[in-house]
Amino acid sequence: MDEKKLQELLKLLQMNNGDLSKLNEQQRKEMKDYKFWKTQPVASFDEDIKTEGPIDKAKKPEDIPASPLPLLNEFEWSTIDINNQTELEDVFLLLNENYVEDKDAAFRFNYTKDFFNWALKAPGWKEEWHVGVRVKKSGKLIAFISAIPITLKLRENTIKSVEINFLCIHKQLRAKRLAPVLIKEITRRVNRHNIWQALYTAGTVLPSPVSTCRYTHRPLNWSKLYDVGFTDLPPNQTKTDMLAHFALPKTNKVAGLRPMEPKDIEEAYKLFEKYQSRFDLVQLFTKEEFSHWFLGNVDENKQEKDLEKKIVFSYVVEDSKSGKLTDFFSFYSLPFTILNHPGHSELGIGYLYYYATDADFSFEDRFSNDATAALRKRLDELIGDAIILAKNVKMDVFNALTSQDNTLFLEDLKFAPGDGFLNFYIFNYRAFPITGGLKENKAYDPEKRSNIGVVML
Ligand SMILES: CCCCCCCCCCCCCC(=O)SCCNC(=O)CCNC(=O)[C@H](O)C(C)(C)COP(=O)(O)OP(=O)(O)OC[C@H]1O[C@@H](n2cnc3c(N)ncnc32)[C@H](O)[C@@H]1OP(=O)(O)O
Repeated sequence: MDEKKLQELLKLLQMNNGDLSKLNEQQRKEMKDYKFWKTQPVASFDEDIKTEGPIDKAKKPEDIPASPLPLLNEFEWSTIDINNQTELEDVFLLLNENYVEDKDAAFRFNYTKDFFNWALKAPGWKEEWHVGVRVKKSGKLIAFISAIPITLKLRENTIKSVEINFLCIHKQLRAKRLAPVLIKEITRRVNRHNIWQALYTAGTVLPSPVSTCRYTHRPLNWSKLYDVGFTDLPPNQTKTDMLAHFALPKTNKVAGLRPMEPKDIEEAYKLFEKYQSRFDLVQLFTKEEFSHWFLGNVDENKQEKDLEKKIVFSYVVEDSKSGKLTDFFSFYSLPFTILNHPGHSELGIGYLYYYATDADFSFEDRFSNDATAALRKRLDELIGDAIILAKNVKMDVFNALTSQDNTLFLEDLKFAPGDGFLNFYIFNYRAFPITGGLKENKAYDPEKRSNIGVVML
């Protein structure tokens, strides 16, 4: 690394150190009170990190016990076969009834079988990494945690890793220290495959986030959001004002925009790889993974025809003269169930996923004024069209994080900052902080943007 780059990196890291500790100060406990996490290979808060790399000394899979951790007598481990409809149903029942809910318990995620087939059956998935706990007597599934294999790239280092998601414990069995047992068991099962690092995200502050991003929301169907209590009417505004403010055209603007097809994979993949290389933390996709994540886990003949049931939506922009793909974007659908509302039972939610564009490729410094202006203009157009497409498939709100280059378009496209923050963690790895697209006061940071280039479901 040359001197200039090193200086820039150090400057950036110092600034972010400030950001992260301030951002998470109120929510975190003292290190000694993290009874479980203080025993794990994770960095402690405010640790003075000198070099990046694994925390534990190297181990071999043979050093790891071959059999599962002991559980309380009334429970048993249950590896979930998600190809088995009944077992898959057990998982989505558990999650739909017990996964993340908002503070007032008015909404909860509505995971579907199709969503799980996409999220959990990524190339290289292993049944033994879908870990459940059942009540021995009744067979009821009361806890779940999952891992999928990924290759992470953190700055110069490529890290064979897993992504941990969908940790869930039945509401009636909370605060009984079952989560640490699940986490240790999935660690064991992953370690047996010679993988020692994991990426995970949580709203909760644990030791220690490598980055923190903020959730942002772009209303698409303001009146429904207002009806169900997702959105308030700001003081001095009328409903008519709000509807006018968030109104969207019916048709797309970007010339050459069309749904991504299998024939686009090769070119879209190259464009994507090039765009992603700007970020500090990315997932390196194989072509097979790229195809899975952007075309969905369905064969061509079975592509979902009913757009309102589709899970992942991917679009490319084809230049009419050269026939080249210049841009690509994607979003996915994960609706909320609305609890106890007479008029509405579901809230359609779109999440911005990955995107790529060649808009700033020709500039030497992507942070120069000209490069920033070019990228901002293009992202406004592209994500502006994504929002229209989402609205046209009956989504009511479109969510994005402050990750990637998102802070360039969030304000222009009327995404409002939400209450929620998402912390990014890497297990068994010391890493310098990564910009999350936020200033110290938690406002969007369009100057530094974010160096988080991974999007987790
Ligand atoms: C190399 C391979 C490595 C693989 C593993 C990598 C690590 C993966 C880590 C997991 C990544 C998951 C990514 C996602 O899926 S994030 C989504 C998490 N799920 C939900 O929020 C759904 C609703 N909530 C629940 O189901 C429960 O409240 C959960 C299961 C979250 C905790 O259950 P419960 O409330 O009954 O608590 P407990 O008494 O059993 O346990 C208390 C201990 O657990 C620590 N805790 C609480 N919440 C989380 C959390 N979200 N990540 C990690 N740790 C968490 C907590 O600080 C305390 O430890 P300590 O403070 O004493 O130290």
